[in-house]
Amino acid sequence: MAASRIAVASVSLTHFRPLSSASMASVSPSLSSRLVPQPPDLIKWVRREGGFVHQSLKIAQDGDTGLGLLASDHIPKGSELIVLPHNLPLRFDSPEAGDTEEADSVLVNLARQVPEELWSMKLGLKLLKERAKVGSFWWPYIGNLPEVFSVPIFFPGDDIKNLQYAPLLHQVNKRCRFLLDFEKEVKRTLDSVKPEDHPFGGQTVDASSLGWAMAAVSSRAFRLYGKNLTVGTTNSVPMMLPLIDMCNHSFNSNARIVQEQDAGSMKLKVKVVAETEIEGNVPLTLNYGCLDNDLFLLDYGFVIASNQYDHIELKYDEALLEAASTVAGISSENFSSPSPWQKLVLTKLSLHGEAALLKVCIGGPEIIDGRLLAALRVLLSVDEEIVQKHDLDVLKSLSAEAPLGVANEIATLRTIIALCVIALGHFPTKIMEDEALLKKCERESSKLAIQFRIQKKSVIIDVMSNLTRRVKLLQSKAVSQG
Ligand SMILES: C[S@@+](CC[C@H](N)C(=O)[O-])C[C@H]1O[C@@H](n2cnc3c(N)ncnc32)[C@H](O)[C@@H]1O
Repeated sequence: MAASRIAVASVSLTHFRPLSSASMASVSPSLSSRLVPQPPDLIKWVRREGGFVHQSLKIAQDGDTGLGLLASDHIPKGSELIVLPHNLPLRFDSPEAGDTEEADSVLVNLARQVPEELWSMKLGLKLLKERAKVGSFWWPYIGNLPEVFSVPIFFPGDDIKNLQYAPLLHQVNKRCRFLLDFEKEVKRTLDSVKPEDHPFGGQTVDASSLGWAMAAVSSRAFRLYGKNLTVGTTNSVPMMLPLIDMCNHSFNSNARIVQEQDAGSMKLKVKVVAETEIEGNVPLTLNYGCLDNDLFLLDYGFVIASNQYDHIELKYDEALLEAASTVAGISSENFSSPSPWQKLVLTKLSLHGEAALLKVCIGGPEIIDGRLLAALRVLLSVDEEIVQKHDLDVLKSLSAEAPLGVANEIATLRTIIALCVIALGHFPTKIMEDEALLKKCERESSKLAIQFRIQKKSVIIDVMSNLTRRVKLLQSKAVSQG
């Protein structure tokens, strides 16, 4: 029977954080530590397997982002940097020699029990299987994967609480609970599998190794076209792209991924192309997507300062709005008892009635959730006729200039500012305290949790400044118009 690498790695799993929603030790060893201490040369492996790697690329430490790909020399715009032939990406349905159909069907059955939103666990099962298999085609790649990941499922319980933000706490707890339940499910399934059909070479797979695999996939997989590039098909097959996944993230990336279909075999190649000129000693970066910090932290284990896509979630709640209007010194009974025509607009905005979706956002490119803005404009208006004259899209737009009049707009924006003050007050600490704590803190997971909550509070403060500027402008306009 083939020896298993997980057997070896299970010794090192004691270095991993004990996986529970309650605890995880500090994130050391560092993100640069690989699964094997001296892993095979990834660039040589890609070239040996028929791929192409630009001669001016090297793998090196990239600041505090772990390892990265660096240009050692000037690279012109448009250059091909990496080309992976179709067999190098690791996907759930990668064809492999030497696996029994039974072993594959065990994996497929396990994958069926993973909810769609946790797709990274499905591909993670495949990754674990290859990690367990001696002689796996992908071992040179897998040996180069990080030994630990800084995603919050591995945070100690204290640091999960330190995030101070309920929507993310909810997601982290959901993932931790899933992993603990899935560990039991995997064990139950594997207990009845014949040794030759065991997908992990007879090894026990626990929540910790499942979490490692899920984090490896969520932080490194890309969704691309599966079989062909025909018009109308979507690019939604998750795959791990050896070497390409050494590129770190930037919203202003200097490289991008393209797929190309071979005319004869119809097989898909994955390429990285220089989107700009790249100077020597500059890291190669890809844009992982226009994501908020919740997703960056949950899936990738880092937080972006002043992330223009970051926002906070609030629940549209009449009592909260009433409290906000009181704080703003605007009294209106319409929040708790809107008139029938106002209710009709709220229903159209999906903020009233059985099908209501009460989650609204503050921050991000829109600054104020259009539905929340329209609702407040309408609730603070007494003039049904003016409201009816406007298209709902105009009422939802912050760039529409005071559609229901200057006084209405000032009252609306001041109510939202007060809503921000209340939201800020729900955080147990202030930014200044967080910054002082950050200076003292040594544990990587604590630092990440504090950085995350500082960014959330900054989103709120930025929105407040933006709206205050708008209110001042409206007030000065109102004065000048007499
Ligand atoms: C696709 S991998 C990139 C290669 C990775 N740095 C490594 O050492 O293997 C994604 C991971 O790199 C790190 N990373 C990428 N971009 C980053 C950024 N802009 N800031 C901080 N960490 C980043 C995070 O740990 C993330 O989970």
